[in-house]
Amino acid sequence: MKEYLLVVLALLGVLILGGLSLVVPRLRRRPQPPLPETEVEARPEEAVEAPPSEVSTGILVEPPPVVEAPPVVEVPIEVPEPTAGRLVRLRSRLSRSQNVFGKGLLGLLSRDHLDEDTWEEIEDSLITADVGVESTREIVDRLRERTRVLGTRSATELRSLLAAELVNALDPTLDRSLKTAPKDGVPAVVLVVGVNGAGKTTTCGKIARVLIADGRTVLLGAADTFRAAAADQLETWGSRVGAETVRGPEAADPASVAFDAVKRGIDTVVDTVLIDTAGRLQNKVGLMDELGKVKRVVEKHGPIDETLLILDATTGQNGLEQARVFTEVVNVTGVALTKLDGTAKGGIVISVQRKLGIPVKLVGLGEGPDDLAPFEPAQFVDALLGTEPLARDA
Ligand SMILES: Nc1nc2c(ncn2[C@@H]2O[C@H](COP(=O)(O)OP(=O)(O)OP(=O)(O)O)[C@@H](O)[C@H]2O)c(=O)[nH]1
Repeated sequence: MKEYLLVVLALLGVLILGGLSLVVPRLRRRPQPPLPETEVEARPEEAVEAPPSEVSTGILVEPPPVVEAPPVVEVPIEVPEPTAGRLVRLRSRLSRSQNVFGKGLLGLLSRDHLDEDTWEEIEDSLITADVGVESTREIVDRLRERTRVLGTRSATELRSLLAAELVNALDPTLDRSLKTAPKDGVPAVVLVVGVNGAGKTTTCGKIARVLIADGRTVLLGAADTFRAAAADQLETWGSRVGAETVRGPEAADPASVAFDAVKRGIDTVVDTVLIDTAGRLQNKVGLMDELGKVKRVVEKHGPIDETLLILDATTGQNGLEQARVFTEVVNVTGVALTKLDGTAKGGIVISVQRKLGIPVKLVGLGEGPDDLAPFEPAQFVDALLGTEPLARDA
């Protein structure tokens, strides 16, 4: 019994001690004070918010301004004027030359007596108008002869005879067509050459318009890598009528740009590739060699169809000397005579053909985009003399 009591007491002791061990730690734990606000970790989204401030810097707080994309401006493609009858429409642009030929020459021929002095005056007028000494002699000799044989006296008849002689001096039988038609799906290549400022780039642009007006597709090659603005100028001409322009980096090898342009023209199957070259002086051997290289490199694709020499009509007989050297370096097949609107020497057309033996195919009659006309001798002479075609033919 005594032992039984001892066991019960021992168990009670254990229970009491176990209960105390559970209660004491709880009593030792103290409630923790709340953490100060500064130690509270900020949430990420709060971190980017700038504190409210009465004075805003306007730099960090405000969102970046929304830059609106510039509106896409559609450059309208122009529809150039048709080429037919342009020379007739632009005949008034020859007003300076008309004074010499129309008023001057026709006035002389209207005199009552065509004496020796009058014939000399006629001769002088033609030479002053840049017809050239040889051509002038031929024209005046034939005119005198026909006047004598036919006994012509009336002003109308004399005018017709003069017109016929001028047309004859321009050789109306020459082929003046520009070789711009593709062959077997390969574009025709037109190389444009000439001295500085003659109007090469402008004429290239005008020709592109002429061709596009006639329903052709055109690609422009800016092989004038000497003058950076020339490529921009050409590109502007092209973009106005929807023609692509191939250009190289500034000072690039013009031959390589010309080669690339023709390649691109073949790949994109255009009808005509027009290559603008840098203006060069005929006495600079290096530059002329460079032009020869452009020609050779382009011809790796095939023969050049047309090499057009651009001549400034206002440079008169001097221009002819320059032109001759070009014909030695590249095989010039046609002449475009520019700035005829700015000279009284419209007779230069006759000298150019006679001295170079190359047909004038185009004439520039102003700075406007459509101021380029296919050359036609009878219409040109009528414009020079200020006569109506029907009056001359009558
Ligand atoms: N009045 C008139 N001006 C023309 C005619 N053709 C070209 N011009 C002007 O002549 C100037 C020279 O023309 P460009 O085409 O730049 O001459 P360019 O031969 O390419 O010049 P470079 O590249 O420097 O050799 C420009 O102001 C043209 O507007 C024309 O038929 N009549």
